[in-house]
Amino acid sequence: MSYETILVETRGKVGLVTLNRPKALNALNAQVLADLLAAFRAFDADPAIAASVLTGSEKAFAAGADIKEMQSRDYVDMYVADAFAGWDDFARIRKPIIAAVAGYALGGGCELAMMCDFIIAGDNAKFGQPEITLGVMPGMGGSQRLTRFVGKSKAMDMVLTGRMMDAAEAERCGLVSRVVPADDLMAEALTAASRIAEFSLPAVMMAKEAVDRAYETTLSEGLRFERRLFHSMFALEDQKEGMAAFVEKRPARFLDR
Ligand SMILES: CC(C)=CC(=O)SCCNC(=O)CCNC(=O)[C@H](O)C(C)(C)COP(=O)(O)OP(=O)(O)OC[C@H]1O[C@@H](n2cnc3c(N)ncnc32)[C@H](O)[C@@H]1OP(=O)(O)O
Repeated sequence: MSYETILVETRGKVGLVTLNRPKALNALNAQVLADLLAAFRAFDADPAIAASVLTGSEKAFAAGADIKEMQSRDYVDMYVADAFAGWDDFARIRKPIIAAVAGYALGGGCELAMMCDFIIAGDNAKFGQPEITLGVMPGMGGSQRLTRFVGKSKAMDMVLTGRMMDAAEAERCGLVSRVVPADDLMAEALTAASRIAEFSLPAVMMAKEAVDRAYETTLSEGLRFERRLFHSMFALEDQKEGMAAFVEKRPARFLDR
């Protein structure tokens, strides 16, 4: 299958999606959303794929929602179309997605990276929510997700001043999980995705679901949810295999069952 705005490849059990609107610094328009949803839903449905990596170019992961697409819209257009609601579907992809971010991840670009399960940044990455400079505010989840990632003070700073933070600051404040030299970014991200792909797919998917739940519920509800999922894992063949392999001092051979 070919797409207008992204490139899609597979590397063993890992899917690799590269945003590909270089002239617009990978600005996110309706076609990008449609292409990303189609590609990641196909990975979710493909038993041969266990995890994936989403990346952009060296200069820009994505410089935001497409300002030229939005510019002429009025309130009724945005409200009736429920503009940006489609990105909630991206956040519902069930298999793990690592964002490999080099260059600019601004506005919707930063928001898209935060919708992924974790972010590995090249040392040239720059993150920001500059919507305030355009007379608006974040609209793809930035006011909520950034605040949960970095806390109120830093999120307010980013959203109200529109300033960018570099990769080192993003790592310090917990927005990204690790920073690597930009030249090593793709190798690191693909290695991390391949490592995830070695494990039991249902265990990985349940673990992702449990961590995501922490963002949406109270501690007591989250703990109950975790315990229910954890108990259910004892119905997996992979739990029997993983624990037997440990006891027998051999590598586990997971069946994704
Ligand atoms: C989610 C919601 C509600 C909102 C948003 O995300 S709003 C967008 C937030 N993002 C921004 O405000 C960043 C906009 N871009 C920039 O500030 C700059 O492009 C830059 C700092 C990222 C890079 O500057 P540079 O001078 O290196 O490159 P440019 O000449 O400015 O850009 C190259 C090329 O890309 C087009 N471009 C860049 N960003 C966007 C965008 N978000 N939407 C549409 N098009 C974008 C830019 O216009 C230029 O194309 P042209 O030469 O054809 O004008």
